[in-house]
Amino acid sequence: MERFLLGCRAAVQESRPLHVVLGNEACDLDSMVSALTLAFYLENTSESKAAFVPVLNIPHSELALRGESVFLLSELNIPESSLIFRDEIDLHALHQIGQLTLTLVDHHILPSSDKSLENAVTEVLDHRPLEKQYPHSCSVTAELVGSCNTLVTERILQGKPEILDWQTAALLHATIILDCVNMAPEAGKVTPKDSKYVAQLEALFPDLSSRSNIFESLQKAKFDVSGLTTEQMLRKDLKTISGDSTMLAISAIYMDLEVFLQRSNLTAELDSFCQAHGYDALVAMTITFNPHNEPVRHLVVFCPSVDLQNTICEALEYSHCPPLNLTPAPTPHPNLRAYLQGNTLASRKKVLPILRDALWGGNPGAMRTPSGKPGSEDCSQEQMDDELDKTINPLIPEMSRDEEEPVLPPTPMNSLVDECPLDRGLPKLSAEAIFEKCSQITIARSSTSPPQKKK
Ligand SMILES: Nc1ncnc2c1ncn2[C@@H]1O[C@H](COP(=O)(O)OP(=O)(O)OP(=O)(O)OP(=O)(O)O)[C@@H](O)[C@H]1O
Ligand SMILES: [Mn+2]
Ligand SMILES: [Mn+2]
Repeated sequence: MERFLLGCRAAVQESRPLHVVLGNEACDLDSMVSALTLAFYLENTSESKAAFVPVLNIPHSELALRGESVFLLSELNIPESSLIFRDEIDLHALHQIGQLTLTLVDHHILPSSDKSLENAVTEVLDHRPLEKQYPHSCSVTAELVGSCNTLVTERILQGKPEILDWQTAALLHATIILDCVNMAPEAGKVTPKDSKYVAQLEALFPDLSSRSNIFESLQKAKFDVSGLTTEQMLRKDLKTISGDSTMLAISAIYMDLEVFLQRSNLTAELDSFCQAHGYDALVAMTITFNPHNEPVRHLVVFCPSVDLQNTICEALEYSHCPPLNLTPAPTPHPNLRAYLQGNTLASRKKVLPILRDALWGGNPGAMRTPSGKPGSEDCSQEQMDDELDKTINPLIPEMSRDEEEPVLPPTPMNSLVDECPLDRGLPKLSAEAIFEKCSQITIARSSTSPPQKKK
């Protein structure tokens, strides 16, 4: 991996066509490692004349805010100087001279500032529900697994396992473990495919560090926000959504709400942060853990415009898909609204589409309900299927997601969720979805029941 990365730096200096593997703008560990490892695989397997280069989608100076990434790179002796950051390569200029093709990993919707790069995208590899269609010429892999690096590991082990060295395997293994919260079902991230590929990496490289060592050290590094200014905390794990003339920032904040709200000059800091970057509103999603080590989540909405603040808050309060179970919490300023989020399984992957759809109807799959109340849209077909899976699978154990996978016990309902989804009755489902699921059950039953004795 290291030799490959040094070669990338050289390739960027030459005037060769470049195929850039680009992570998302939050550049968390999943994005960084999936860009490095997929580019490494493509460089070792593609016939193309292009040089395959991973690009971290943040300025070089911002890597220091991602403690877990800095920690893992140093543990694996990968020098920061061998990486290429967004401010060290001009993708738009390369695109203008026709020297750029792109693979997007761990995201598939480019921020508005990169819209013009869309027609350079030839491949997408992501682990969230698709919210954008790409032309048929673009190869799209979107699978709801816990880590994008599970999909990269699958690609390598199915495509050319012999290229996998210890360093690359250790990057993949550690990232999947962090993303899947040490493979703990109650965290609601891990899927059978994540478990399958972590086990395969461990079988191939038995001297990989233990899962608990990896998880504890990366989690500690990720949550160490000591010494960060408010602005740095907001930038540490930030995503943006924009449409027509509105732009909204969503930051993951690794701190308790109370401590966050007590930060000196908070409202003024949030206001100058939004002004400096042209954000009309900021949603901060805090996460900490109670004495039982269960996540406690709060949502903070900072927005000077009363109308926009109401639209955002209504969308969050009335969301069905999923319900966030919000309870208002006191704040020091009218521009700030805060909530305790009862549904602790709903991370940004779930909240961001609610906001995009409420502000711009941006989720092509979602149907607007007659009430038209923002944020009360039903789920898209895919999300309904996902709800159906979650509802039906625990009732019919043989219906595991991945047929050849061992049937795992159903993920226990998170004890922190106020109510069981079934309390509101089965999700509204189309007849064909139910029919489809029932026929799958019959097939599953016939394949698992003992063959009928010949009479
Ligand atoms: N149940 C949990 N136990 C321990 N740690 C947990 C638990 N749930 C999350 N974490 C830690 O918090 C980080 C952030 O997790 P998240 O808020 O669920 O979001 P995510 O980063 O996994 O995914 P997103 O929904 O934010 O998608 P992206 O926008 O990032 O792609 C976890 O990394 C974990 O350490
Ligand atoms: Mn990810
Ligand atoms: Mn995240």
